[in-house]
Amino acid sequence: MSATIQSIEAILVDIPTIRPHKLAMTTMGVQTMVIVRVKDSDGLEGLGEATTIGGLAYGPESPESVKLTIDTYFRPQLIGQPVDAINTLRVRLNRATRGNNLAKSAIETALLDLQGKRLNCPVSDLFGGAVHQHIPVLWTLASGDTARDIEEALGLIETRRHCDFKLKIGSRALMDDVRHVAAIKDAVGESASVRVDVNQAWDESTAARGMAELQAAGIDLVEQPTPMKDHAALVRLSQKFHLPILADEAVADASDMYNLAAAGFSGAVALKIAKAGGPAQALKQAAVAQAAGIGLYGGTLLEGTIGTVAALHAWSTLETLHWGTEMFGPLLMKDDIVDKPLSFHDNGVELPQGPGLGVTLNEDKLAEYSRKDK
Ligand SMILES: O=C(O)C[C@H]1C=CC(=O)O1
Ligand SMILES: [Mn+2]
Repeated sequence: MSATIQSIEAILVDIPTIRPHKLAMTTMGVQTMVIVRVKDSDGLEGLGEATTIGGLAYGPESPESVKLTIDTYFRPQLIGQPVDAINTLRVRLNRATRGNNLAKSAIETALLDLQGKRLNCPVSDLFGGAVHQHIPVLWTLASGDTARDIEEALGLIETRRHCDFKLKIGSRALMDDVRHVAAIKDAVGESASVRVDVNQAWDESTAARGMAELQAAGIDLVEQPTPMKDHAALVRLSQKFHLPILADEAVADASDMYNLAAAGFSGAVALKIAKAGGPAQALKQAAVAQAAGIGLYGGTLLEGTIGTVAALHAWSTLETLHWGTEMFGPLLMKDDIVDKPLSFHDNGVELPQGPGLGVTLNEDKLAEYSRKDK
């Protein structure tokens, strides 16, 4: 008789960012994580995490809605169930609840962490094993000030923490954004890859102009230039320029990936465990992208260490991440709630060793940053 799920706790944790992080749709100064703790009848505990950006500014789930979904709707479906039946539990959750992939991702992560601890193997082994132990990680420049972004980039190149950069644009007038990006590309030089993320802020004609300007400025990739539901625009733009597009908000899971590829999209896709509903679900989406010849990129929703490590265990099993990853979330936060932070060096990060995710909570830090009920 396998162990059963005894308790599920979803904890809101607020940690200030090291600086304001300015995207097209919001500027964030605090990151809120939903930390999930699943305990089984053998006394083992699995950890999961869900984050998003700016409350409801990025997508349809907020940290508070994730907590409510887990407490009110997921818990009754999971308590008492066999803890190692991960696929059966997903089927059960999907039959009883629609959508809410951020919440589902946190639960899947916690169940995978538990499974790894029960089998005494890393989560990546549950996916067939890591092909890579050191994963490339770029940095997002988003202070809102060109000179500050340049200073930040040059410092990170100097310390070899990052050699590639993503710039957040879309909130300025088009040519102001182009000048901002061109100045940074000029400053970091040819050896650094510079990409942009527009976070859906342009309409198709603005995107056509913007992509022509960015292509001329030597930018390598344009992320989600137009609104997420307009797949046809992404297809037309991807066929108009050799500057590749990275689909992000437009593609949450494997079926979105299939639909966008079937519509004729060429380019790349940002895999995110949160959007897909968990690490295993993101790998299914990766398989569809690979079959369609679409490039892979390990995306983040600015998770802390737990969510970031969950994604890294999945990305580590992929032979080729054509565009690397952006798994820098823990570095954007002023503090951490795990005992041993990730090791970022040589323009990437090491995959933690040890059973499950390979991370343990620091209970004092967790208590310090947990949201106090008002
Ligand atoms: O891709 C996004 O829009 C979400 C996230 C990833 C990096 C970042 O700064 O924001
Ligand atoms: Mn994005």
